[in-house]
Amino acid sequence: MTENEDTAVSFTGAVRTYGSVRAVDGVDLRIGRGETVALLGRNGAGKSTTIGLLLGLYPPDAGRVELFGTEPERAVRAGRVGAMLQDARPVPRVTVGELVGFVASRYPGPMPVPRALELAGIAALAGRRVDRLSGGQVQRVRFAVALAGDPSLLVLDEPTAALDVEARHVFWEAMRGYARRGHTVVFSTHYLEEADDFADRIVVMDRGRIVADGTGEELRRAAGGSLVTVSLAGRDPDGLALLPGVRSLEVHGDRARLRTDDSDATVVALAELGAIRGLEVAPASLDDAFLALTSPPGDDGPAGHRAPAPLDHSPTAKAS
Ligand SMILES: Nc1ncnc2c1ncn2[C@@H]1O[C@H](COP(=O)(O)OP(=O)(O)OP(=O)(O)O)[C@@H](O)[C@H]1O
Repeated sequence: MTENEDTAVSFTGAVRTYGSVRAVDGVDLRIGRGETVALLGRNGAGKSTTIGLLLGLYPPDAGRVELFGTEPERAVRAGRVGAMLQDARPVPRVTVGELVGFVASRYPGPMPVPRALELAGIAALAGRRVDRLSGGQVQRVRFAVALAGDPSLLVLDEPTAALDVEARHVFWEAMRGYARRGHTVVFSTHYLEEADDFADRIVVMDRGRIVADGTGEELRRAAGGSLVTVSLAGRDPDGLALLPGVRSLEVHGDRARLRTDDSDATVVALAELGAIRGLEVAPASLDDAFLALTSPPGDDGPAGHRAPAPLDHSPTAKAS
């Protein structure tokens, strides 16, 4: 395959501004066919704007965006892309089967309606009116609608935002069925666990930029390998931050929490100080990684003040 045929999504220096806000600020991103990629970021990080660019809803102010080596609009018109956006409302008074059938009829090579309903896990709802379904069922109808054109790329903007745990689980099971067929999935989410569980690769955005790109494991490593917690037992915490491997120190009451790149060296140094009461060593969580990589809310410092996390990322395309 050529580079273009092998690439589902390609952003090169893409910029999208709203007045003085650089919603997408020089994004370079390549997503290979068959990958499932999560866009993760706080509110306002630029995820939805990135998805809008990806779908050709608006052009970049600078840079280039391509899907399958062509303009996004062209790929969307050809039915190669299915999308679930945040605020789409279902059409009232039609049945699930009618709605999915109507959308399928607009595409050149649609997926058979029963197949789309089955993949979305709503075959049993075909005859039900769309406006009388639960939130979780509507979400799966929207998934079936996104599948109607038999797309090779599915783009989902916070697909499970309004769903309870059970409905989320059912939704992702359906999504896995689609991804297993070698298709490409790009979704945005606030849920770190969801990104970790369902994506091959997590792209973390902050203030319109990509600040990390890799597997959940790579992100955890980039944030600092482990957390060593120890009881201070009246000891002055000053100096613990200087121990080998330690990147940062937080003190909560009597507990000191050390983020370290080398937990063995840190623990040995603590032992030499006789400071091992209540010692606990744990791997950094994805939450820790996320907090370390992104700006806290209300932090209005200059964008791009931190360099992207140096992850050794190689795309993990599934066989198609
Ligand atoms: N149409 C618009 N007009 C003005 N500003 C906008 C518009 N769309 C987005 N923005 C701004 O661009 C930035 C990025 O917004 P975007 O919606 O892409 O972020 P997000 O990561 O999707 O956020 P959320 O998780 O809250 O959906 C924000 O500062 C937002 O206020």
